[in-house]
Amino acid sequence: MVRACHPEPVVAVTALITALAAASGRSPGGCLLVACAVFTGQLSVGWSNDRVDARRDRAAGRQDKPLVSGAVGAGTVAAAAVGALALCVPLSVANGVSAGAAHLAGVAAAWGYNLGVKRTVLSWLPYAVGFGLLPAFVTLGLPGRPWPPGWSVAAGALLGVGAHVTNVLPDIDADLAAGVRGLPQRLGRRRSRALAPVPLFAACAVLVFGPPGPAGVAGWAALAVTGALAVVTAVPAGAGSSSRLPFLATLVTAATAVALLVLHGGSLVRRP
Ligand SMILES: CC(C)=CCC/C(C)=C/CC/C(C)=C/COP(=O)(O)OP(=O)(O)O
Repeated sequence: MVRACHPEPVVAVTALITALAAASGRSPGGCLLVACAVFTGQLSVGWSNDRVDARRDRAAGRQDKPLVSGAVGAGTVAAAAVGALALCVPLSVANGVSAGAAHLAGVAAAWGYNLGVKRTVLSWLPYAVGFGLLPAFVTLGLPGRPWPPGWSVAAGALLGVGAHVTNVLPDIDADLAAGVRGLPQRLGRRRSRALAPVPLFAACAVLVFGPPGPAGVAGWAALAVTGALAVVTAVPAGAGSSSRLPFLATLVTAATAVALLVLHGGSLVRRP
């Protein structure tokens, strides 16, 4: 069951949003509520993804999938997905109705991805919506229910699009064989690999220049490093198609964007 929920994104997204909530000034109890809502939402997204994909994954011989290897039953995964979603609804709304609505809209977008959008040219959109709404989930749960600043929404959406392309990269050939043709699969491995760091670098730029105050040395350093990494991945001659360097460079860029987002968490609300 752990493998079927996509544990890496579940843990990463829960940790990111909880850290953002803490940086924005949410109380420890509020942070716990945020963590529980995001955790159950991501569990439901991960389990439903494996359940919906089970037939295609079996046809593609994906033995890394517990539903294909037989480690877990389809009914159990489906029940877990629905159960996690049923817990996510009240946990989200407990953060406030508007905050809860923002989070649940993101979870609904992710279910939309699982249920079919992932096979269309708009495969990036649920990621942009889900991640773009996360700052709103955090700020609308704060006293006074402030809207998040535009830069945080833009950075979240760009981070989401970058996460999508990065996540799909290693599976492009298997996906194409299984008839899954989202945007990265349509672009192909070479162009997707070059494209992956672009939205992530753009997220870094938005996070350096968007919040109030000067960019600072750390901001310029982050831009210099991620800009250089984006160039490295964009030059195909620089690394053979089997090289892991572009993928690793993209992960470093994503980690930098996440760190910048949490670093600017205190700027999510205007303080007197
Ligand atoms: C609220 C919020 C932050 C939402 C996140 C948005 C979103 C669309 C998440 C999808 C996560 C997921 C299970 C991807 C698996 O993709 P896959 O089926 O392409 O990969 P796989 O073959 O490895 O299962």
